[in-house]
Amino acid sequence: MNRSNLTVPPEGAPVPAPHPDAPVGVPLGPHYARCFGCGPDHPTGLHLEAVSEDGLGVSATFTVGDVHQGAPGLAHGGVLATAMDEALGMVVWLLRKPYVTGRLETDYVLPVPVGATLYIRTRCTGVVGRKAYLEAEARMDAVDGPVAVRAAALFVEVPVAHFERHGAGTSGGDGAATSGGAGTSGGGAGGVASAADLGRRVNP
Ligand SMILES: CCCCCCCC/C=C\CCCCCCCC(=O)SCCNC(=O)CCNC(=O)[C@H](O)C(C)(C)COP(=O)(O)OP(=O)(O)OC[C@H]1O[C@@H](n2cnc3c(N)ncnc32)[C@H](O)[C@@H]1OP(=O)(O)O
Repeated sequence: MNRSNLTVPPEGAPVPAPHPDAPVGVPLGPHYARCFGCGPDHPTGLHLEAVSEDGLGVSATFTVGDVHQGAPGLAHGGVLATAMDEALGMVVWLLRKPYVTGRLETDYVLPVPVGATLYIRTRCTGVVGRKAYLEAEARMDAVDGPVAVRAAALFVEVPVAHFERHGAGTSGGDGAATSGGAGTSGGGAGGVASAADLGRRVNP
C-alpha cells in the first residue's frame, strides 16, 4: 500500500507475544459494550466480530449495513476506516496495555456495497517504546476475496489516566458505564465497563 514512514517500524523492531492472559483462537468479544466498532449495545455500530490469530494478529468481520452508507448503496469511507481502526486496536488489546490510535493511513481499493462482508486481517509489525506499528487488509465477501481496503497505523500506549482524564462519563456510576458485556460469552477478551475497570484489567 501507499504508506508513510511514520507507520513503518524501524528495522529490527521486535513483535512481542500476546499477554499470557490474552485469548488465542477464540472470539475476542467487544472491549466495551457501547463501542461504535465492536459494542453489541450500539444501535448503529459496526458490530465487528474478531478472533485472535497466532502471533500478534486478529481476524475480524464487518458486514456493511444501511446505516453505514456514504454514496447510495456504498459504504462510507470513514466507516471503513473505523472498521480498520477497530480491528487494528484489537491487536494491541492482546498486549493488555491501553493504546490509542495516533496515526491511521488507509487505501481504498474497491467500492464496498451495502450487504458486503469484509474479512479483515490485522497484525503488529513491531513495537518500540510506547509506539506499536500495525497493518491491516480487508477482503470482500470471502477470506480470499479481492482486497477492498488496506491500512497501516501507529498506536501509542497511554496510561489508564488518559481515559479517566479525557473520557466523559466513563468513570463508572453514570449511564455510560454498562455491564461491559465484553467477554462474558465465548471466552471473550475481557471487556471493560469504565476507565476504572480498564485499570484493573491492563498489565502495567
Ligand atoms: C471506558 C473506557 C474504555 C476504554 C477502553 C480502552 C480499551 C482499549 C481496548 C481495545 C481497543 C480496541 C479498539 C479501539 C479502536 C479504536 C482506537 C481509537 O480510535 S483511539 C481514539 C482516537 N485516538 C485518540 O484519541 C488519540 C488522541 N491523541 C493523543 O491522545 C496523543 O496525541 C497521543 C497519546 C497519541 C500522543 O501524545 P503523548 O503526549 O502521550 O505522546 P507523544 O510524545 O506526543 O507521542 C509519543 C510518540 O508517538 C509519536 N506519535 C504520536 N502521534 C503520532 C502521529 N500522529 N504520527 C506519528 N507519530 C506520532 C511521537 O512522535 C512520539 O514518538 P517518539 O517517542 O518521540 O519517537
